[in-house]
Amino acid sequence: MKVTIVGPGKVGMVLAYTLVLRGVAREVVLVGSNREKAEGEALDLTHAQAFQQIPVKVRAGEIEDAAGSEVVAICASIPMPAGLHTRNALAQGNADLMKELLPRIAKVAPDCKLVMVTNPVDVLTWQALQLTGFPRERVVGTGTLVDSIRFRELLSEMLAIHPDDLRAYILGEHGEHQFPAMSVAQSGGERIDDTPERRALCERAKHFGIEVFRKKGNTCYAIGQSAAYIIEAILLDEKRTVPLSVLVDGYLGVNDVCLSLPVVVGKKGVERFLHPDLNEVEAGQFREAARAVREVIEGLS
Ligand SMILES: NC(=O)c1ccc[n+]([C@@H]2O[C@H](COP(=O)([O-])OP(=O)(O)OC[C@H]3O[C@@H](n4cnc5c(N)ncnc54)[C@H](O)[C@@H]3O)[C@@H](O)[C@H]2O)c1
Repeated sequence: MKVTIVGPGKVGMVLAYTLVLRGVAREVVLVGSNREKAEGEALDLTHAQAFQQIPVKVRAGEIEDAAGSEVVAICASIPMPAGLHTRNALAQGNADLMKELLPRIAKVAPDCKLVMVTNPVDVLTWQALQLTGFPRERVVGTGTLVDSIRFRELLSEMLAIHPDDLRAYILGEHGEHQFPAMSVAQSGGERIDDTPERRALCERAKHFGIEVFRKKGNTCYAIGQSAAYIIEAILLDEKRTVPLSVLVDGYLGVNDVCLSLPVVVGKKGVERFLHPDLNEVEAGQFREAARAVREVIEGLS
């Protein structure tokens, strides 16, 4: 079970460390723009994995070393400007970077599942589909999984129920145009009603990414764990229901854009695309998210 992480920066290394701790992958390849740094990270993790029950081979490499990977995670990015207030500011720079990386990855690892993390993740997941020609089952973005986790964490405190038992999804864009699918939120078969207090939690969750970034200069733990969760579901064929950025194919009249919807994740990547029965307002929010992400895609040169 081989995983290649392209972009062993702050996010990529939390992902790599989580994979080692959880003993999911047996081989992890780190591909960065600075080979020496990637080698240092690989050595450090190699020493750390000696504490684990399950041995994991960690090494630095080039794109060509992604050959044979079951999953390739893309965390590579142009440097993030201080004071970043919208992920879309990274769109053109990271789209150019993807043009450099993704066709090569598709060539050496034509059967891999691609997990996109780099921002703006919905735009780049769409671009990854174009650049690789992979089927939509094999290209996902971390999307609103991290937003859903942030929301569930807050909701968990309010309801005194473990976050894992809350079936509450944030859908749409990983950005300003995300929304809580409250009409289908439930726990233990009981509806989680849409109240102003719960709405306020969604608003807080929506801005957490930027708040953390503003306070510490990056976000890495929750997103690194999110990517590891998806990869574990693929490698272990867990068939977990996860809100991920995927190519939308006609749902609510939306086409040719990547947005987060709940999907079932297993060995093949996306095993099933789910179509929640959203109310009118939420359906409108989903279409609005599609419009916003399409606008960024159309602005790319
Ligand atoms: N989807 C999400 O929810 C989410 C959350 C947090 C961060 N992110 C995004 O993840 C990305 C990475 O964030 P970070 O904090 O780890 O940044 P970082 O600057 O620490 O890491 C970027 C990495 O990209 C690598 N890189 C750059 N050009 C490369 C190339 N040509 N080939 C291989 N590697 C290359 C660098 O070597 C570095 O390791 C950013 O785009 C960030 O916005 C996404």
